[in-house]
Order: sequence, then C-alpha cells, then structure tokens
Amino acid sequence: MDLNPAAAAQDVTPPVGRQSGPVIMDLKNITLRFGGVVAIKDISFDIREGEIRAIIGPNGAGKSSMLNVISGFYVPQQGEIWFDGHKRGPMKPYQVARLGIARTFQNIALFDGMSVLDNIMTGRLNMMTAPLWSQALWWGRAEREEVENREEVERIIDFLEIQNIRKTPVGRLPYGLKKRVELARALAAQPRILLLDEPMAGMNVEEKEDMCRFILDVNDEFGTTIALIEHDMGVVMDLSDRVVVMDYGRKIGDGTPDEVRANPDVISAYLGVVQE
Ligand SMILES: Nc1ncnc2c1ncn2[C@@H]1O[C@H](COP(=O)(O)OP(=O)(O)OP(=O)(O)O)[C@@H](O)[C@H]1O
Repeated sequence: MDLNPAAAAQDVTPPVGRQSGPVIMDLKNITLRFGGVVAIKDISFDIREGEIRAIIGPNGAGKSSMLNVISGFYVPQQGEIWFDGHKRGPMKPYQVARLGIARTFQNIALFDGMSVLDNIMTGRLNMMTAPLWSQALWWGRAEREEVENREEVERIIDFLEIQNIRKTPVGRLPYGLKKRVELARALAAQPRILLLDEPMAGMNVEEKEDMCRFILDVNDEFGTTIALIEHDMGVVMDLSDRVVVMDYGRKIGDGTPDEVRANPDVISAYLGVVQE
C-alpha cells in the first residue's frame, strides 16, 4: 500500500486551518478478544472535538473491531472508554446513538424499497420523545417533532445535494449515491461523533472526490467530529487531522499525516517505500 498522497487521484482541499477542540472521546488501554484471537491489544488514543481522526492499518489489523468498540457494538474485555468526560459502561446501540454517536457501514445498510427521504428520516427515530399515543394521533409534541425532523432532513438533503432523488427508492440508485444517502441518514441523528467505515470503498475516482468534499464540508459546516477507517491512503492523508495506525491489533503509530508517513514502523508494516 502506498503512503504517498500524491499517488491518489484526489482533488480535495486539505484541512488547513481547522481547529480541534478538547478531547471528546478517550480510549484507554483497550483490549478486545474473540476467543483465542486478540483483535485489539492494549490500545490507547483519543479523539478531539471537531477533528477528522483516521484509523488505518493492513488487513486484519483490528480497525473494524476498534470502530465497533467506539460505536458500542463490541464491549472490550479490558480498558476504559471516556466520552465527554464520563466513563462509558456497556451500552445498547440505541443508548450509544442517544449519546450522539452515529455511523455508516462498510456494506451499505439502507432500506432498498424505501425512498431516499424515508431512509434519511429513519436516522431521526432516536430523537422521537413524544409518547406513542400522540405519535399515533400525530398530535401535540409528536406533530411538532415530526415538523422539526422533516426540516432537519430537508436541510441535510440540500446540503448533500440529493434533492433530485429524494423520492427515488434507494435500491435504484448507483453505489456512490447510496453511500451519500447513508451519510445523510447518519447526519440526520445530528451526531457529535460520526463514524465512517470505509466511506470510499468500491467508489470510482469521481465518486471519491465527491465523498471527500462532503466529509470535509460536514466537518467544517456542522462542526461534526469524524472518525473513519479507510484503505485509500491518499484520501486518509488528505482528509485527516490525525491518524492512528494499527497492525496485528497493536497501535504502531499516532500523529499527523506527516508524522505517520515518516514513522519507520508504519512504513515497514505496509512494506512500502515512502516516496518524496
Ligand atoms: N466477530 C469476530 N469473531 C472472531 N474473530 C474476529 C471477529 N471480528 C474480527 N475478528 C478477528 O480480529 C482480527 C481483526 O479483525 P478486524 O476485522 O477488526 O480487522 P480490520 O483491520 O478491520 O481488517 P480489514 O481491513 O480486512 O477489514 C482478525 O484476526 C479477525 O479475524
């Protein structure tokens, strides 16, 4: 794998001038085992408010496992997760969502038979607080919430430039647009941390350029903190403020793209030669 960003045919504006805030998530000494397999070995790193944080590493390094720990899907056997100054115990996925953590998936997880609009609306379900009876009658708080939800979803549709497909069933969309709808659904939850699992996987160059631009715009304009896994090194180095590098479940590097690119352990893990 090439660590040289120039190798990627991307044309995205580098994240110059963005200011990261205080630590929003702190992962301390995380170990995760599946039976005899140790997927994550005693890894610590943090995520700062407002930054784009990448997790990279060769196949089987433990990246997806780490994203699943952050999203609350896996509970590590050892270690602590601190979110917004509070230690997080084991949680159900909906509880994690209520904390303000949303994600997209490597394999798109949308409802093919439903329209783009309805798919994005499902991202708001966790925000419905009105009692069931008033939702059924569409009255009072339920009515107000529905109007607010719709307004927020329309804002996201405009922002991601998918107005023209809002009524189209998702199953009919090309791959790149499906990924954009998935991003829209995650954004509909107004997350404080957005987790992106290989957002560019399977995309052509043009689709990757669009997705890069939208990720940067989401980060800039909504101030959303983003943690992502991505195999395309050009994208990672262009987009990220800081990068964690994993190999065989261990952390072998952590820093800015330039620091990581110059790290000998990272270079040898990728068996790559850093080109000037
Ligand atoms: N549910 C599971 N049950 C058993 N072993 C698992 C499970 N999930 C992951 N592993 C193992 O944990 C290790 C790390 O896997 P993980 O999928 O997190 O790596 P990755 O870096 O995301 O890989 P890739 O880039 O290929 O997706 C691997 O050895 C994998 O086989």
